[in-house]
Amino acid sequence: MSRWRARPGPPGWGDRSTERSVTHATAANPGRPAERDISRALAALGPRKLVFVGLMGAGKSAIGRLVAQWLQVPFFDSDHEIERASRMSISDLFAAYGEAEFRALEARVIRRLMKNGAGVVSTGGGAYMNEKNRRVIGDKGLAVWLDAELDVLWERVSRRDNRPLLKTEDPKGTLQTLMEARYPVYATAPLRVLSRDAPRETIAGEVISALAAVAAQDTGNVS
Ligand SMILES: Nc1ncnc2c1ncn2[C@@H]1O[C@H](COP(=O)(O)OP(=O)(O)OP(=O)(O)O)[C@@H](O)[C@H]1O
Ligand SMILES: O=C(O)C1=C[C@@H](O)[C@@H](O)[C@H](O)C1
Ligand SMILES: [Mg+2]
Repeated sequence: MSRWRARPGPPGWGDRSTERSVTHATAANPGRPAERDISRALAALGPRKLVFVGLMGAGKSAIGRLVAQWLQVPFFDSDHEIERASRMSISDLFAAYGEAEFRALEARVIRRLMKNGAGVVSTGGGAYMNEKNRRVIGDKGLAVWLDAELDVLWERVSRRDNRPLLKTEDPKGTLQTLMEARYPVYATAPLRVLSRDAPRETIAGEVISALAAVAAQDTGNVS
């Protein structure tokens, strides 16, 4: 049994026991899950960070941002934080200092982002491969793996050339090699959601459901 307990949601979110499971989607918030599910997801998260892990193109940044917006918690993207701190693009960082320096900076940024309570952190595709990163994420967060098939990833990443690891003669083959090396490690994340050719709101909704299910298991209060 986890030490995390379901707690009431923030003021104004209503009583979980009486709230109806209706969707609260609006024109400004299409696909937003029911308040009851949002409230349960927040209770499961507690003061932790929900940390998106997975390969390039899985949707960590896009889905993470939407989930944070729905949960009304701060959102951070480790790649963006690295670019902000270094005032360089990731491609330029790789070119100027090499991957090892990038990974050192990434580890520092992740350690910092894991502090200070509830939120959502979308990591870069290689971050979860570092054992120290996995440890800090496990201590202060809850990792969700956005699993995706090669063709889905390829269709998305081939639109842009901003991923230095894919600047090879056979980028799709490189992506496949990365999948084979990384998926067993991503699979150690406690939560997994299949990212596929479906609306972002569908995938984000499944992340909220996966989180809400953690709350239900922890409390034994499944309804
Ligand atoms: N469900 C979806 N449907 C359609 N497009 C999507 C979906 N999810 C993500 N995308 C798009 O795919 C592209 C890659 O997504 P995103 O940048 O979020 O991936 P990522 O996992 O953060 O990759 P990286 O590890 O390189 O940061 C973006 O253009 C994003 O808008
Ligand atoms: O998969 C990876 O190792 C990477 C993914 C991107 O998010 C960036 O963090 C960088 O391009 C490296
Ligand atoms: Mg990203």
